[in-house]
Amino acid sequence: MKGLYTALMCSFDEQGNINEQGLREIVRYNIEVSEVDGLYVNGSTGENFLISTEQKKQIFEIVKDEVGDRVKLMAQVGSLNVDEAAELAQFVTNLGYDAISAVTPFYYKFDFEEIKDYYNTILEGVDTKLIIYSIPALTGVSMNLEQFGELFENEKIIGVKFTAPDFYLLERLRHAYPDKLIYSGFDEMLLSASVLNVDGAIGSTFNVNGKRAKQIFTLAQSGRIDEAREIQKVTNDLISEILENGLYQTIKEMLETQGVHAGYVRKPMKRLSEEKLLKARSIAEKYL
Ligand SMILES: CC(=O)N[C@H](C=O)[C@@H](O)[C@H](O)[C@H](O)CO
Ligand SMILES: CC(=O)C(=O)O
Repeated sequence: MKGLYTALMCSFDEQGNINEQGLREIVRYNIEVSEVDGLYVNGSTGENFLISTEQKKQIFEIVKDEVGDRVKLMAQVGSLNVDEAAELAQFVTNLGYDAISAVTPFYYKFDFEEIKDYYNTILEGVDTKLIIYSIPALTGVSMNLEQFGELFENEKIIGVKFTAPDFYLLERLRHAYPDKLIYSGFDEMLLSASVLNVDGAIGSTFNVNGKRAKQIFTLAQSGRIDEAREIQKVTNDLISEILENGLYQTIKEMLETQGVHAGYVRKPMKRLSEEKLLKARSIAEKYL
C-alpha cells in the first residue's frame, strides 16, 4: 500500500450530476499519464462532503470498474453519519477496494472517546484495513501522539493520512509506530515529509502534477535531496499559482486542457470567472 496516491477529482456536469465519462477519463489520466501508485477516492478533492450517499456509491463503482487491478484503491468513507460511513465501508469492501479511510468526525466538538468509538463502529462489520484521515485545518480535530497510538491499537487501523504542517508530531509518529503507514497530505510539503520517511503521499495536485511528486518522493528516498528540492521548488511555484486561482476549479480546468473532461465543481463551490479560466489554462501551459 506504499507510494503516491492521487486524491481523485470527480467530474460533475453543470447541474452537479456525476459525469461518468469524465470521471473515467480522470482515472485514466492519473494511471496512464501521471503513473501514480493508487487513487484515494471520495476525499476532500472528490467533493465528497457535497454529495449524496448514492452518488458516493456510484463514484466508488465507476472508479473500481475503470481501474480493475491496475493500481491500489483507497476509499474515503468518513461521514458525520456513522451509519453511512459503516455502510460505505461495507460497500467498498464488496467492490474489492484495497483499504478504507475515514476523516475524523468534525463539526461537533467530539472528545477522543467519541472519535475512537466512531472508528471502531466503522470497522465493526468489515475486515478491510483503515487509514485515519487527519486534517486538523479543515476538521478542527488535532490528535496527539498517544491518541494516535490508542487508535492504532485496533489492528485494522494500519495508518494515517497526515495533512498537517506539524513535522515534530510527524517525526514522533514515525518513530513511535514504525509499522504503521504514514502518508503525507500536503503536496507543498512532500519533500520535508519524505525526509522523515513517510511511506507515501496522498494529494490533490497529483491529478496534474503526479510525475513531479513521484520524482520528489523517489529522489528523497534515495537521499538525493538537492535534486528533490529543485523539483519541490517548481512544484510549489505551481501549487501557489493553483491555490491563488482556486484549488479544485483550477486543477479541473488544467485537466480540461489535456483533453480530460473534469467538468465543474459542485455548489456551493463557485466556478472560475472568465479571467481565472484563462489563468488556469496559462498555468497548465506553463507546467504541464
Ligand atoms: C484539503 C485538501 O485538498 N488537501 C489535500 C490533501 O490532504 C492536499 O493535497 C492539498 O489540496 C494540497 O496540498 C494543496 O494545498
Ligand atoms: C488528500 C485530499 O485532498 C483529499 O482528501 O481528497
